[in-house]
Amino acid sequence: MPEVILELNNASIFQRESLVLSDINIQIEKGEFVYLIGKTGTGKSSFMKTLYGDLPLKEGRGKIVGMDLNSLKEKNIPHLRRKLGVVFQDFKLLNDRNVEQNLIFVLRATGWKDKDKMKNKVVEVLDKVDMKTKNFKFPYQLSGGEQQRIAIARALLNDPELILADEPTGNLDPQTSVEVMEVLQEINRNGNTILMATHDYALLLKYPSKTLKCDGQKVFEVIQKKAG
Ligand SMILES: Nc1ncnc2c1ncn2[C@@H]1O[C@H](COP(=O)(O)OP(=O)(O)OP(=O)(O)O)[C@@H](O)[C@H]1O
Repeated sequence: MPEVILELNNASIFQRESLVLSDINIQIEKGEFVYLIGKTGTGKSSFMKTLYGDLPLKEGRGKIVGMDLNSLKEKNIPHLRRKLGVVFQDFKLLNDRNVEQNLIFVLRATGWKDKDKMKNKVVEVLDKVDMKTKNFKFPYQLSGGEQQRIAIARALLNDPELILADEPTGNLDPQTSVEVMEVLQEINRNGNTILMATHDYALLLKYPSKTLKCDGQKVFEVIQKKAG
């Protein structure tokens, strides 16, 4: 039996009192790479926010990385976030410290203490995104694509069971988007489960994979037609 990493049953997503998506029934299994697509304003970010505990799941049932979204309390959110790796469109790196310090900051905040172990972990994740030589650079000394790779490395620090990437290529030009996508594909090939929200259809065509679509307040799986 494949391991289910995310499951929503009859779930509805709200922004305050307004309904964004209703009656969602989806499953994501370990090792999958899943896209979440949809026009702007259809609810991709709201969907992602519900998954990482930024919005409460008020209706329906949800289970993610073994945690129940329905009974999620404020105090459990850090625990949930440690089991997830979240990547944002705007990278969200700390500009007042270099790459290594950005990563160590997250390790410390998530309970790491041993200096050697932290250093080793930083090297390990930077290697995964091919940025091992950039550990002393400050974010503003890096290109957008490089910054996003660091953000992906940061998401990998606590060996997440699921990576949630919300428009990770949204601020990047097409060539750089492909480079970042290659990194995500490689991470997925190494066993990481990834849910990626995007409106970049060129990437979907180049890297076809299971696709969920937000449209008309619903989320449904779309079957990509094979070319030819
Ligand atoms: N903080 C908020 N408070 C109230 N309503 C919001 C908030 N954020 C988003 N919304 C509304 O929720 C709906 C879904 O927005 P959301 O940002 O989830 O869509 P999206 O598909 O991610 O769009 P985009 O691709 O532009 O990021 C929109 O109607 C939006 O106006």
